[in-house]
Amino acid sequence: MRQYLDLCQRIVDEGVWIENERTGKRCLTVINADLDYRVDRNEFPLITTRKSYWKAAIAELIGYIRGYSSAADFRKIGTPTWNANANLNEAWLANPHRKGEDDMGRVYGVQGRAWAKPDGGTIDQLRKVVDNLTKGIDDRGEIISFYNPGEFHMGCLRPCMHTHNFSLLGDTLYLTSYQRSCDVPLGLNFNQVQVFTFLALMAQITGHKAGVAYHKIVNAHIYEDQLELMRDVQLKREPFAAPKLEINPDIKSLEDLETWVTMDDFAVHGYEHHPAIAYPFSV
Ligand SMILES: Nc1nc(=O)c2c([nH]1)NC[C@@H]1CN(c3ccc(C(=O)N[C@@H](CCC(=O)O)C(=O)O)cc3)CN21
Ligand SMILES: O=c1ccn([C@H]2C[C@H](O)[C@@H](COP(=O)(O)O)O2)c(=O)[nH]1
Repeated sequence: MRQYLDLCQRIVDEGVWIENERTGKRCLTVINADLDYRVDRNEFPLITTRKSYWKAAIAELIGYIRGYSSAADFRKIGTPTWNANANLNEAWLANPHRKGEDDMGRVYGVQGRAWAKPDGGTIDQLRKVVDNLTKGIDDRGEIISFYNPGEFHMGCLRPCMHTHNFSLLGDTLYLTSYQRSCDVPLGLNFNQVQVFTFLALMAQITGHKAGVAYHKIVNAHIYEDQLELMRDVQLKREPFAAPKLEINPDIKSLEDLETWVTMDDFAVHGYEHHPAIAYPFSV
């Protein structure tokens, strides 16, 4: 939690104002941030200086794991977070590749589970990583990448957290996740939960201990209409201790995650937090 607040404070103190053409807003921006999460100690990196909607964040992750491409599927498992990008962005609405209401196109999980090969067929990146890790293999390329420039024009948004690289050291699993662009008040709140939970889940289904998750961010920003709430409200609050994440131990395979898992299979214990803050969202 302290590292999150330090990043927010650093943006407020040292950030540079950058015009963003896509959203038409200015962002206070810094370059490079390194965060790490102690999954081994179950220190769940949930923001405590405001109410955090952790179930929606985990629902997003499960949707990526399942390869969802529709905001309706994300809603069904518990998160409204893709509604705006699928249905309110002018450029995407006018895009001939959009297949109607709620379609997100070939983003995130679609690339993770069905990366199109130029010579036909698809690659299931996640399946390969799960199979190798289950056998105790780390070929130094246990990478799931959502970043496919050849298909950017077929999706509503380029992936922000775009690469997840798993590593095995003995019987301990590590994760390094890369993010190119980070909406610190809204997105990071979710992304921290996702990086932590992804490592915890992958360790559980491949039969390893979870180690540390490393989260590397390039462009970290606060939108102009979020700054006051961050500077004058959230940053004035004292954080509480990290809560714990409990995952249903019956989740034992990728198939379990693909088929029956719901948000009821996750619980958070000891979550003490300050009141909610409704940050503006930029489409
Ligand atoms: N500008 C922007 N920021 C993002 O963080 C972001 C995008 N766009 N587009 C793609 C996804 C969607 N994500 C989102 C979208 C909405 C919320 C959001 O509104 N969160 C609220 C309430 C969530 C709820 O009610 O479940 C929050 O207070 O955290 C968070 C992340 C993260 N990503
Ligand atoms: O998981 C996510 C997804 C998105 N974001 C934020 C980062 C940016 O503010 C926007 C994406 O805009 P681009 O113009 O494509 O960079 O969404 C996030 O923080 N986390």
